[in-house]
Amino acid sequence: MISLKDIKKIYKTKNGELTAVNNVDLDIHQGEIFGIIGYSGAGKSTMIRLLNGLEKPTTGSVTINGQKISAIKGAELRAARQKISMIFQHFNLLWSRTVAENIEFPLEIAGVPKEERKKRVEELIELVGLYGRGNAYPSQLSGGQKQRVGIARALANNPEVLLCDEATSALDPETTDAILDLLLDINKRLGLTIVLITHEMHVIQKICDRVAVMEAGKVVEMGEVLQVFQAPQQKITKRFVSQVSGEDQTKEAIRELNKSYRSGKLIKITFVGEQTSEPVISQMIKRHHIDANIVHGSIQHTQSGPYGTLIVHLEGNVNDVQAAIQFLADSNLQAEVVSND
Ligand SMILES: Nc1ncnc2c1ncn2[C@@H]1O[C@H](COP(=O)(O)OP(=O)(O)OP(=O)(O)O)[C@@H](O)[C@H]1O
Repeated sequence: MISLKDIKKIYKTKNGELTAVNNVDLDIHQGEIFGIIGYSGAGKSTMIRLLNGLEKPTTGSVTINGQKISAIKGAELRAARQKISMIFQHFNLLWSRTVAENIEFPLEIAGVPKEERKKRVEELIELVGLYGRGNAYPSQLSGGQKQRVGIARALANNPEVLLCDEATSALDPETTDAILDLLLDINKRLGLTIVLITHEMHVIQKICDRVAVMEAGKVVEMGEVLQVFQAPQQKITKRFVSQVSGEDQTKEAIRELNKSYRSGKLIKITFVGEQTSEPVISQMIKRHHIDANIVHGSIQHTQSGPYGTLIVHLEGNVNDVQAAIQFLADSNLQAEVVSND
């Protein structure tokens, strides 16, 4: 669907050349929600401008739905860009126009007849949950409602790709979740391919199928969200994952539990996907005649399933406890002893 081949973008600045995107290869599939995450200056905005044809790569090519966006210009590029829509962190609405008129704007530009425009605007208002707000002005809306207008406007011309530029960064956590749910719903209902850039791992965790991690212009890690959460490879990815994984709380819990439990063993069990540790733990207790107490747990949900951590305290005869730990390892659960001794 979207293919970036060996992209390099070099800006000429007064201090010399600056490589904003460096040797990036990416393939984004039809209908997926693909996230690009990175800290400020990583090259995310440049990537999005390359995707919508606002910037040309210095070398390499950007192809969307078979059309080489990086090689066209003028009217041809303008026509192609109607199929690549975008929503923004600060919504970019026209303040002197009502909600309905904002949504209508791209339809006017595309030359859609008035009657058809009105019908389409009504459909879109309904789709994004703004029923009854058509005559309001942007200044009368909450942040979440403004972004709903942005989304409706972006969908007006039936795009093939929706680009989201930090679309929830200006919103509070609850509104962020409502907007992410709306994007997910639109992706499922319309089969729309969504590419989003963000610096928040929560956004990736909640709606993305795959993620690319960018650092200093390069994609340093890429994969299915669940896989990246389960086994982040790069230091920067581990930092992003720890934003949401509860890992810091788990470490803190282990420290505290080690103070409370002087005997037995503390075991950290990590599980991924639909696999659950509960039957394994009950089997372990039955087979090995030990006491097992779940003393800490955290679970996170991604688009491709849950992952989580349990801390279990095992008490009993030394050999039985040892055999129980072996049983966990043999049961395909990632289990490690986290006791101090
Ligand atoms: N038009 C430009 N001219 C010169 N340098 C630029 C230009 N646009 C971006 N850069 C530089 O390219 C690098 C990548 O910037 P970019 O905006 O793509 O990163 P980002 O990950 O989106 O960060 P942010 O979230 O802060 O915008 C930065 O060093 C930035 O200063």
